[in-house]
Amino acid sequence: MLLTILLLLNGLLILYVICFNRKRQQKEPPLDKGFLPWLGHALEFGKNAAKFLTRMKEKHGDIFTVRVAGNYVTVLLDPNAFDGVLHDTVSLDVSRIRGLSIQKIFGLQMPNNMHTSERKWMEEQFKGVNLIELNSSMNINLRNFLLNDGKTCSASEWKQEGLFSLCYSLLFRAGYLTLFEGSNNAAAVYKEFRNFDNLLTQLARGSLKREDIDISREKLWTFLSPQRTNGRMQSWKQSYQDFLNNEGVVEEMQTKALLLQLWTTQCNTGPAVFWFLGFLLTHPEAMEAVMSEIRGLSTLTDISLKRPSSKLMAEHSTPVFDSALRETLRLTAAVMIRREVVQDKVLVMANGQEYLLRRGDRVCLFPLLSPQMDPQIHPEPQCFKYDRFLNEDHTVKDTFYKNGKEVKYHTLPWGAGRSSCVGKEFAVKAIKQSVFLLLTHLDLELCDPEAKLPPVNPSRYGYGMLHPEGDLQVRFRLRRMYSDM
Ligand code: HEM
Ligand SMILES: CCCCC[C@H](O)/C=C/[C@@H]1[C@@H](C/C=C\CCCC(=O)O)[C@@H]2C[C@H]1OO2
Repeated sequence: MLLTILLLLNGLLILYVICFNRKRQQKEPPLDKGFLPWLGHALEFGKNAAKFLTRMKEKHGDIFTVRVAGNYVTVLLDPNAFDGVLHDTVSLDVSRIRGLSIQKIFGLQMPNNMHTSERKWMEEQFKGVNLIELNSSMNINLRNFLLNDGKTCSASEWKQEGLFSLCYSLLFRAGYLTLFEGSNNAAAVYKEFRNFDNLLTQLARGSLKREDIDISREKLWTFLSPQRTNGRMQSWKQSYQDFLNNEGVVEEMQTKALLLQLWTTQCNTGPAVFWFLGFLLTHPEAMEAVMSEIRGLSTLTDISLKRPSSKLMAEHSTPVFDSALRETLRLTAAVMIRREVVQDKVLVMANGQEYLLRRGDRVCLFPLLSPQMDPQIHPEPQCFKYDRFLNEDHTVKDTFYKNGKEVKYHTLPWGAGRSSCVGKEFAVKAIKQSVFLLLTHLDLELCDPEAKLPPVNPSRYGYGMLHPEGDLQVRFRLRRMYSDM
């Protein structure tokens, strides 16, 4: 009995030393453990990461280490030091952290080292001929859902809906049909997907019990479970299943991998289209500039806008549109790039100062805060300026400075390095196609002309594109001249 108590006390002492006794060593970043034992800053971080990290930046500067639920996380906010993190594959590792998240959220355990071959496979799927086919199929599906299904909108009556739900539903259904071939159940899958997407951030942070997401996950697994369809063409989903079979992944894991890919490929474009249109609708000068560029395209090719084709946008440069999209993503793309320190490392800041990163800690970049919202790089960073990425001669503006020094990474909506977005070209095309269709084929207006964009849902920081808290009500109808096309 005495021995048990002694062992218990000993265990508690070791735990105390591990959890509470960490001291900042020479050359290490400022250390902020927070007051709560073990949890540290976890609650504040989870509630609103952007607000918490802004407070820490004001207190400590561009690099600091915080304790979050037992982990020590070094946050780096100096974009000119990002290369030291993004290109270091020796001292920093992405696979274990990614693997843990994937297991926690998707119940998925992939064979070791599969991420490299999977990424290579994905890159092939989203380039060249494959990409052309996907773009074309996406365009057809967007048109069918928006213009021809008679449900999304009609020419005879105005419909009222939240813009977020309109955009997410349209982009999801068309994207799902394009990649997963789920023609007749797209609406049902979308409904369940939104439910899952809403619970996902809570599960990731550990503020939701697994059972609370189980039902939703199981429904989606049923929708996605691997099947052979007899379509003429091999769909993206079928090719992915072939890839998984070759890698020796068993069927149960294949279904879980399909849900991960459904989320990865569908969770960002709908919200991006929402913010893009939301900014245009609430900034008339930006809307006028984008519409005038679209009108210009039709005169360029002698095609009347009566018969517009999204090919127009694909074939001609659209610098105003592109700048407005970059500006949208600067304000609303909020991924966190995380790595695990697998061996001690020296990190060099832009001013030459060196910091020591400890093995076992984590490193985190949060590009939304810096560079994207850094007032020294982007003046008045909270304002939507559609022409921020446009030079006077209408070429792309891609040089930005901080303290007189050019900033290499001035926005990072697509991530960077080994885990960056492989679907970027497909996503940009899908956003262009859908915005073009919505602006040229619909009468689309705010229900309340004075309405402002809703605030951001603070629980989404770190999980890709932000979501609004609430929605922006719009009314829309099909323009008569297109209703019979
Ligand atoms: C606005 C739209 C999108 C944005 C802003 C976006 C952004 C990102 C970011 C930031 C990452 C990297 C996250 C990290 O570092 O862990 C990522 C990864 C990824 N994205 Fe996208 N994405 C978008 C749309 C898409 C689309 C449409 C697809 C495919 C159809 C896609 C496919 C992927 C894949 C497969 C990965 C994982 C890459 C890997 O794990 O190596 N994304 N995306
Ligand atoms: C939940 C981890 C899945 C990662 C899959 C893929 O590599 C990344 C996809 C990104 C995803 C980024 C958002 C959150 C990642 C959380 C990672 C973590 O907890 O370590 C989202 C879809 C793609 O862009 O935005």
